[in-house]
Amino acid sequence: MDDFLKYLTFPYLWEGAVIAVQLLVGALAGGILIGFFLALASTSKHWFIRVPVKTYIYLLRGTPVLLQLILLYNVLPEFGLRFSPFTSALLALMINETAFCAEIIRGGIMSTDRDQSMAAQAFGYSRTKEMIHVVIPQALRAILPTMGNETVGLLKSTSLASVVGVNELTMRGQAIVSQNFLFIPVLVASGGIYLILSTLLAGGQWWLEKFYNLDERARRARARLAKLPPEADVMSMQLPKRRWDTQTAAPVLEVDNLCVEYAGKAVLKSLSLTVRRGEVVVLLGRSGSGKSTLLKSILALTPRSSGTIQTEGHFMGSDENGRPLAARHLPANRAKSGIGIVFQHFALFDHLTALENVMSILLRVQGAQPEIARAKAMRALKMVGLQDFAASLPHELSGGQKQRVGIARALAAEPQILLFDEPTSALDPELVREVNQTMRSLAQTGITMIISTHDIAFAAGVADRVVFLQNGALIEEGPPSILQNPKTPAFATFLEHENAAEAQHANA
Ligand SMILES: Nc1ncnc2c1ncn2[C@@H]1O[C@H](COP(=O)(O)OP(=O)(O)OP(=O)(O)O)[C@@H](O)[C@H]1O
Repeated sequence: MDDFLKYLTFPYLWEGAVIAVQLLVGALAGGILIGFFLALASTSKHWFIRVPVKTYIYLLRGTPVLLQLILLYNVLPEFGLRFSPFTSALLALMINETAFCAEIIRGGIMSTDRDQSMAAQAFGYSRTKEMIHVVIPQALRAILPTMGNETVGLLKSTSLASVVGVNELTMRGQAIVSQNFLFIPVLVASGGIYLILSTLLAGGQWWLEKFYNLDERARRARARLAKLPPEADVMSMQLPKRRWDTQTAAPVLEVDNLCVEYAGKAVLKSLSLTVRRGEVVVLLGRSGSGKSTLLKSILALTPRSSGTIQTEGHFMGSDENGRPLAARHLPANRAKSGIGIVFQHFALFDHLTALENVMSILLRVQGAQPEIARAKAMRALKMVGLQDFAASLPHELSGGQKQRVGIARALAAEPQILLFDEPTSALDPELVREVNQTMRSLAQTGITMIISTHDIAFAAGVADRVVFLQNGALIEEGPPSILQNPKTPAFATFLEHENAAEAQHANA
């Protein structure tokens, strides 16, 4: 026991442990950094990027790190690259780690919700901001446990550096044993030092997992919110104050001859639509008729084959001749559009509180000061009746509350036009009422709205104009009275079918 304790505190062994930690930290940092870019490249849509990266990962994952280390140590000098044993071992461990980290990070990125990425793009987030503020914080929760295992595995792999002469912990233990033959106390003490190091790593992993845990985030958010002064600084929102005569008001959105195809199948066919300031336009149509595609196209979220979309002279997703903008120009193009959107499945950022969700566009796209963003966001939450839920995370809200946060998020950015993509179809009937009520109040303010829905009664109550789509074409449009007197047989059949389904649902 005395020998064991002596070697457990033996400076010579701890100096070896420091070398092992240096190898660990260097290899892990390089592995994560390079692995992150490899993870992105391995999901590239270009095969000439994807295939070489996948091959690299395949080769490194499929061969022993010891072999790689010996190869690197002996091959680099052939090319005139002479490194110390420590640098060679560090390089070999790091290169091996890049492959494993790339796969762990790729798994984390793929586990994040695509709707949330699409929402970030719709709001005008750049790709980098989408990564930093939406994808990575959520991917981290999936990545951390696996990365913790990987780190402990790497700590143990540092012992392989001894084969090229790095005098780290294992090699030092062997050196002592070769002189005093005290196998058990020396080797057990070395093992004890590895255990102490891996316990510290496990502690770090536990802390990080706790830090990124959603309940912990909610607790911190509540504590932060409680510390803030009562919001005397609520901003007045720049919503339109009056209702325009929607028959004569100037157009704010002009969709001209829009054609969209998915895999060669026409989904929108030469669709043209003009929306005037303050108008509430309701899109109706069977499932698959192209309503969502039209709304997404307005925000340049779908590739279009021809046509233009403009909001008061600002062309969305193309130049004035309909030539598509390069992907790198789309975020700024969307950010300038003054168009907000509310999604069918809410697409709230899961890792952010209701308040942070509502602040997100103001902070990340509009570059607002945090205090101003907070005040505007609180104002928007008040408008939808959720000021008391500011510190709640999405998973702590009901479906109806989530959707009202989604509406507040779009409203806080003070859009000229608000798009609603079937905002109530993911909700239970009793929750539909609260969201419909919120939209009705908004319609009274005079904000321009385009709403895709299957709810005919709601359409009749809120619309200035009803637009009926079938198979991607605009078949009929007119005032809400066309819901009682459709002009085309297609619209009449659709209404008959929807009204029958509604009656059946009410009787059920
Ligand atoms: N990403 C996609 N890839 C391929 N096809 C798609 C894609 N998105 C939509 N489509 C197709 O485009 C057509 C129109 O879909 P869209 O979602 O716009 O219809 P919708 O009227 O909004 O339907 P719903 O009322 O069910 O939401 C459908 O045939 C759909 O299968």
